[in-house]
Amino acid sequence: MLEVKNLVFAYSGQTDPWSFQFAAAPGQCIAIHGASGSGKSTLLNLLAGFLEPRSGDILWQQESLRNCPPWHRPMTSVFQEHNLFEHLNVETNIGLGIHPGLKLTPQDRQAIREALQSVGLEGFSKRLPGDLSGGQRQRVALLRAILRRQPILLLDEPLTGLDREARDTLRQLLLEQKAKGVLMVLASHDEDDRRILADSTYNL
Ligand SMILES: Nc1ncnc2c1ncn2[C@@H]1O[C@H](COP(=O)(O)OP(=O)(O)OP(=O)(O)O)[C@@H](O)[C@H]1O
Repeated sequence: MLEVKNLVFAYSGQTDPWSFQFAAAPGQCIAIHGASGSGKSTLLNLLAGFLEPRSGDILWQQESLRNCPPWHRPMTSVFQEHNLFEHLNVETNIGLGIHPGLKLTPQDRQAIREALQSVGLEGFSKRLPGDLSGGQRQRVALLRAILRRQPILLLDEPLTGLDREARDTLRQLLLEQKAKGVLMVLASHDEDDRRILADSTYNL
């Protein structure tokens, strides 16, 4: 269970702090809903450990993550900026999600090939991110996150800007992750994404 308990945060100079509170179980998707500027990305950054709350706690399987650095948290983020390494090809970018030291086994390489194939990017493994479209980069970023195989996925508008076919493919991929027990926290303005993927909604 992921439990966000009275997590209070304000940017410097902000007079009215946020106080976040929700819970979700493995295999569930909770949608974070709110107007632009309501704090969706802020909440995801707090969960990931990129921002420090003033008070409150985040529990995973009843253990506090308050003092846990981002790289040790049981989660992977897919944020709007994609964060692909521009000098590394697609296969290596995804491989970094599996092994930061890139000691990939033949099985790992096979998993990457299959993952690329599943999202229509067969044959793209040696391309650099700069030679991909925005939607293709988004798919690569999502695959890298999924292949890290962490129990929680933090998704900030992961399907924005994709055409319908790519969106359907990636929704399917995310539904498969849920079926495998992955917990997803999804910030999305898209009503269809929330309806198809989410089990509950947290309104900001
Ligand atoms: N580093 C920062 N310092 C000060 N204020 C910030 C900072 N980052 C974000 N904010 C402000 O905090 C508020 C919430 O931003 P946030 O990005 O969390 O909103 P959001 O709900 O994700 O918006 P959107 O739907 O447009 O992505 C906004 O008013 C934003 O201007």
